[in-house]
Amino acid sequence: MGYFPMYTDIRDFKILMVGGGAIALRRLKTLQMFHEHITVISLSVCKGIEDMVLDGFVTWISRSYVPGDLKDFDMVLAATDNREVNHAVFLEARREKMPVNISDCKEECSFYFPSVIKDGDIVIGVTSGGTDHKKTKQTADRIRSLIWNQKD
Ligand SMILES: C[C@@]1(CC(=O)O)C2=NC(=C\c3[nH]c(c(CCC(=O)O)c3CC(=O)O)Cc3[nH]c(c(CC(=O)O)c3CCC(=O)O)/C=C3\N/C(=C\2)[C@@H](CCC(=O)O)[C@]3(C)CC(=O)O)/[C@H]1CCC(=O)O
Ligand SMILES: NC(=O)c1ccc[n+]([C@@H]2O[C@H](COP(=O)([O-])OP(=O)(O)OC[C@H]3O[C@@H](n4cnc5c(N)ncnc54)[C@H](O)[C@@H]3O)[C@@H](O)[C@H]2O)c1
Repeated sequence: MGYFPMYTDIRDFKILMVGGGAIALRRLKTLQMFHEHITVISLSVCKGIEDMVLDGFVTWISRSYVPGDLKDFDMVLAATDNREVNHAVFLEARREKMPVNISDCKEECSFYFPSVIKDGDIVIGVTSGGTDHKKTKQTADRIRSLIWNQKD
Protein backbone atom coordinates (compact mmCIF):
# COMPACT_ATOMS: atom_id res chain seq x y z
CA MET A 1 0.00 0.00 0.00
CA GLY A 2 2.97 2.36 0.47
CA TYR A 3 3.99 4.76 3.18
CA PHE A 4 2.13 7.99 3.96
CA PRO A 5 4.50 11.02 3.89
CA MET A 6 3.81 12.53 7.31
CA TYR A 7 5.72 15.83 7.17
CA THR A 8 6.61 16.77 10.72
CA ASP A 9 8.17 19.76 12.45
CA ILE A 10 11.15 18.22 14.29
CA ARG A 11 12.76 21.47 15.46
CA ASP A 12 11.86 20.83 19.10
CA PHE A 13 12.71 17.13 19.07
CA LYS A 14 15.79 16.13 21.05
CA ILE A 15 17.50 13.86 18.53
CA LEU A 16 20.20 11.28 19.23
CA MET A 17 22.42 9.68 16.60
CA VAL A 18 24.31 6.59 17.77
CA GLY A 19 27.39 6.08 15.59
CA GLY A 20 29.57 8.59 13.79
CA GLY A 21 30.65 7.11 10.45
CA ALA A 22 29.71 7.65 6.80
CA ILE A 23 26.01 6.85 7.11
CA ALA A 24 25.60 8.96 10.25
CA LEU A 25 27.28 11.86 8.43
CA ARG A 26 25.00 11.59 5.37
CA ARG A 27 21.93 11.60 7.57
CA LEU A 28 23.17 14.42 9.79
CA LYS A 29 23.71 16.54 6.64
CA THR A 30 20.07 15.97 5.71
CA LEU A 31 18.82 16.60 9.25
CA GLN A 32 20.83 19.83 9.38
CA MET A 33 18.33 21.30 6.90
CA PHE A 34 15.57 20.80 9.51
CA HIS A 35 17.21 21.08 12.93
CA GLU A 36 19.74 23.22 14.76
CA HIS A 37 21.36 20.70 17.07
CA ILE A 38 21.85 16.95 17.33
CA THR A 39 23.65 14.79 19.90
CA VAL A 40 25.95 12.02 18.69
CA ILE A 41 27.09 9.15 20.90
CA SER A 42 29.93 7.32 19.19
CA LEU A 43 33.29 5.75 19.88
CA SER A 44 34.76 7.83 17.05
CA VAL A 45 33.49 10.36 14.52
CA CYS A 46 34.54 10.96 10.91
CA LYS A 47 36.01 14.27 9.71
CA GLY A 48 32.66 15.63 8.48
CA ILE A 49 31.09 15.14 11.91
CA GLU A 50 34.17 16.66 13.60
CA ASP A 51 33.43 19.78 11.52
CA MET A 52 29.80 19.70 12.67
CA VAL A 53 31.06 19.61 16.27
CA LEU A 54 33.17 22.72 15.58
CA ASP A 55 30.15 24.44 13.97
CA GLY A 56 28.04 23.70 17.07
CA PHE A 57 25.48 21.60 15.16
CA VAL A 58 26.65 18.40 16.87
CA THR A 59 27.45 17.64 20.48
CA TRP A 60 29.64 14.53 20.49
CA ILE A 61 29.63 12.21 23.49
CA SER A 62 32.75 10.15 22.90
CA ARG A 63 31.92 6.69 24.19
CA SER A 64 29.96 3.55 23.43
CA TYR A 65 26.16 3.52 23.61
CA VAL A 66 24.82 2.14 26.89
CA PRO A 67 21.17 1.28 27.63
CA GLY A 68 19.54 4.27 29.32
CA ASP A 69 21.10 6.74 26.87
CA LEU A 70 17.74 7.42 25.19
CA LYS A 71 16.04 8.71 28.31
CA ASP A 72 16.47 12.43 27.54
CA PHE A 73 15.64 12.15 23.82
CA ASP A 74 12.52 12.18 21.63
CA MET A 75 13.88 10.44 18.53
CA VAL A 76 16.87 8.18 17.83
CA LEU A 77 18.84 6.97 14.84
CA ALA A 78 21.40 4.18 15.06
CA ALA A 79 24.17 3.90 12.48
CA THR A 80 26.94 1.96 14.15
CA ASP A 81 28.66 -0.90 12.34
CA ASN A 82 27.74 -3.21 15.21
CA ARG A 83 24.48 -5.18 14.86
CA GLU A 84 24.24 -5.89 18.58
CA VAL A 85 24.55 -2.21 19.47
CA ASN A 86 22.03 -1.15 16.83
CA HIS A 87 19.65 -3.83 18.05
CA ALA A 88 20.05 -2.67 21.67
CA VAL A 89 19.14 0.88 20.57
CA PHE A 90 16.05 -0.51 18.85
CA LEU A 91 14.98 -2.40 22.00
CA GLU A 92 15.34 0.66 24.20
CA ALA A 93 13.51 2.90 21.69
CA ARG A 94 10.65 0.44 21.45
CA ARG A 95 10.42 0.32 25.25
CA GLU A 96 10.40 4.15 25.37
CA LYS A 97 7.89 4.29 22.46
CA MET A 98 10.05 6.75 20.56
CA PRO A 99 10.54 7.14 16.79
CA VAL A 100 13.53 5.03 15.78
CA ASN A 101 15.58 4.50 12.63
CA ILE A 102 18.06 1.61 12.53
CA SER A 103 20.27 1.84 9.45
CA ASP A 104 21.17 -1.84 9.12
CA CYS A 105 17.71 -3.35 9.70
CA LYS A 106 14.54 -2.04 8.09
CA GLU A 107 12.37 -4.29 10.27
CA GLU A 108 13.58 -2.33 13.31
CA CYS A 109 12.71 1.10 11.88
CA SER A 110 9.55 2.91 12.97
CA PHE A 111 10.34 5.40 10.18
CA TYR A 112 12.56 5.24 7.12
CA PHE A 113 15.11 7.82 6.14
CA PRO A 114 14.02 9.29 2.80
CA SER A 115 16.06 10.85 0.06
CA VAL A 116 15.35 14.55 0.52
CA ILE A 117 15.09 17.36 -1.99
CA LYS A 118 14.75 20.84 -0.47
CA ASP A 119 14.16 23.95 -2.53
CA GLY A 120 13.38 26.78 -0.15
CA ASP A 121 10.08 25.97 1.54
CA ILE A 122 9.44 23.06 -0.81
CA VAL A 123 10.46 19.71 0.71
CA ILE A 124 10.20 16.46 -1.21
CA GLY A 125 10.91 13.18 0.53
CA VAL A 126 11.33 10.07 -1.62
CA THR A 127 10.92 6.53 -0.32
CA SER A 128 10.30 3.10 -1.77
CA GLY A 129 8.86 1.96 1.54
CA GLY A 130 12.12 0.16 2.17
CA THR A 131 11.93 -1.97 -0.99
CA ASP A 132 14.57 -0.37 -3.26
CA HIS A 133 16.91 2.36 -2.02
CA LYS A 134 18.70 2.49 -5.41
CA LYS A 135 15.44 3.40 -7.15
CA THR A 136 14.82 5.95 -4.39
CA LYS A 137 18.17 7.63 -5.09
CA GLN A 138 17.63 7.56 -8.87
CA THR A 139 14.17 9.07 -8.51
CA ALA A 140 15.45 11.80 -6.17
CA ASP A 141 18.27 12.63 -8.60
CA ARG A 142 15.76 12.91 -11.46
CA ILE A 143 13.59 15.29 -9.41
CA ARG A 144 16.67 17.35 -8.51
CA SER A 145 17.70 17.74 -12.13
CA LEU A 146 14.13 18.63 -13.10
CA ILE A 147 14.03 21.40 -10.48
CA TRP A 148 17.55 22.77 -11.09
CA ASN A 149 17.23 22.61 -14.90
CA GLN A 150 13.99 24.61 -14.77
CA LYS A 151 15.84 27.36 -12.89
CA ASP A 152 18.37 27.85 -15.75
C1 LIG B 1 17.31 6.76 0.72
C2 LIG B 1 18.58 6.49 1.55
C3 LIG B 1 18.69 7.65 2.55
C4 LIG B 1 20.00 7.74 3.30
O1 LIG B 1 20.58 6.72 3.70
O2 LIG B 1 20.46 8.89 3.47
C5 LIG B 1 18.41 5.12 2.19
N1 LIG B 1 19.39 4.28 1.83
C6 LIG B 1 20.25 4.88 0.98
C7 LIG B 1 21.39 4.26 0.41
C8 LIG B 1 21.91 2.94 0.67
N2 LIG B 1 21.36 1.99 1.48
C9 LIG B 1 22.21 0.89 1.51
C10 LIG B 1 23.34 1.15 0.73
C11 LIG B 1 24.55 0.19 0.63
C12 LIG B 1 24.95 -0.23 -0.71
C13 LIG B 1 23.85 -0.88 -1.51
O3 LIG B 1 23.29 -1.91 -1.09
O4 LIG B 1 23.53 -0.32 -2.58
C14 LIG B 1 23.14 2.43 0.16
C15 LIG B 1 24.02 3.15 -0.82
C16 LIG B 1 24.89 4.16 -0.11
O5 LIG B 1 25.02 4.15 1.13
O6 LIG B 1 25.48 4.96 -0.84
C17 LIG B 1 22.04 -0.37 2.23
C18 LIG B 1 20.91 -0.54 3.15
N3 LIG B 1 19.83 0.27 3.28
C19 LIG B 1 18.99 -0.27 4.23
C20 LIG B 1 19.57 -1.46 4.75
C21 LIG B 1 18.99 -2.33 5.85
C22 LIG B 1 17.81 -3.12 5.40
O7 LIG B 1 17.38 -3.07 4.24
O8 LIG B 1 17.28 -3.87 6.29
C23 LIG B 1 20.78 -1.65 4.05
C24 LIG B 1 21.77 -2.76 4.21
C25 LIG B 1 22.77 -2.30 5.29
C26 LIG B 1 23.70 -3.39 5.72
O9 LIG B 1 24.24 -4.09 4.87
O10 LIG B 1 23.88 -3.52 6.96
C27 LIG B 1 17.76 0.28 4.67
C28 LIG B 1 17.20 1.51 4.36
N4 LIG B 1 17.80 2.48 3.61
C29 LIG B 1 16.96 3.55 3.52
C30 LIG B 1 17.32 4.79 2.99
C31 LIG B 1 15.61 3.26 4.09
C32 LIG B 1 14.52 3.04 3.02
C33 LIG B 1 14.59 3.97 1.82
C34 LIG B 1 13.52 3.69 0.84
O11 LIG B 1 12.36 3.56 1.25
O12 LIG B 1 13.80 3.60 -0.36
C35 LIG B 1 15.85 1.95 4.87
C36 LIG B 1 14.82 0.84 4.68
C37 LIG B 1 15.84 2.22 6.36
C38 LIG B 1 16.69 3.42 6.74
O13 LIG B 1 17.91 3.23 6.81
O14 LIG B 1 16.11 4.49 6.96
C39 LIG B 1 19.89 6.30 0.72
C40 LIG B 1 19.80 6.53 -0.80
C41 LIG B 1 19.57 7.96 -1.20
C42 LIG B 1 20.76 8.82 -1.37
O15 LIG B 1 21.93 8.40 -1.34
O16 LIG B 1 20.50 10.02 -1.60
N1 LIG C 1 20.57 2.41 5.61
C1 LIG C 1 21.53 2.78 4.77
O1 LIG C 1 21.32 3.62 3.91
C2 LIG C 1 22.87 2.11 4.87
C3 LIG C 1 23.79 2.23 3.82
C4 LIG C 1 25.05 1.64 3.96
C5 LIG C 1 25.38 1.00 5.15
N2 LIG C 1 24.45 0.89 6.14
C6 LIG C 1 24.75 0.29 7.47
O2 LIG C 1 24.93 1.40 8.37
C7 LIG C 1 25.86 1.07 9.41
C8 LIG C 1 26.95 2.15 9.50
O3 LIG C 1 27.71 2.16 8.31
P1 LIG C 1 28.94 3.19 8.14
O4 LIG C 1 29.44 3.02 6.77
O5 LIG C 1 28.54 4.56 8.62
O6 LIG C 1 29.99 2.57 9.20
P2 LIG C 1 31.33 3.24 9.76
O7 LIG C 1 32.26 2.12 10.05
O8 LIG C 1 31.76 4.37 8.87
O9 LIG C 1 30.87 3.90 11.15
C9 LIG C 1 30.49 3.16 12.26
C10 LIG C 1 30.44 4.11 13.44
O10 LIG C 1 29.89 3.42 14.57
C11 LIG C 1 30.64 3.77 15.73
N3 LIG C 1 30.46 2.72 16.76
C12 LIG C 1 30.87 1.42 16.70
N4 LIG C 1 30.53 0.79 17.84
C13 LIG C 1 29.86 1.70 18.62
C14 LIG C 1 29.26 1.64 19.91
N5 LIG C 1 29.31 0.53 20.64
N6 LIG C 1 28.67 2.77 20.40
C15 LIG C 1 28.65 3.92 19.66
N7 LIG C 1 29.24 4.03 18.44
C16 LIG C 1 29.83 2.93 17.93
C17 LIG C 1 32.07 3.89 15.23
O11 LIG C 1 32.87 4.61 16.13
C18 LIG C 1 31.85 4.59 13.89
O12 LIG C 1 31.76 5.99 14.10
C19 LIG C 1 26.39 -0.33 9.05
O13 LIG C 1 25.65 -1.26 9.80
C20 LIG C 1 26.07 -0.46 7.55
O14 LIG C 1 25.90 -1.81 7.19
C21 LIG C 1 23.23 1.45 6.03
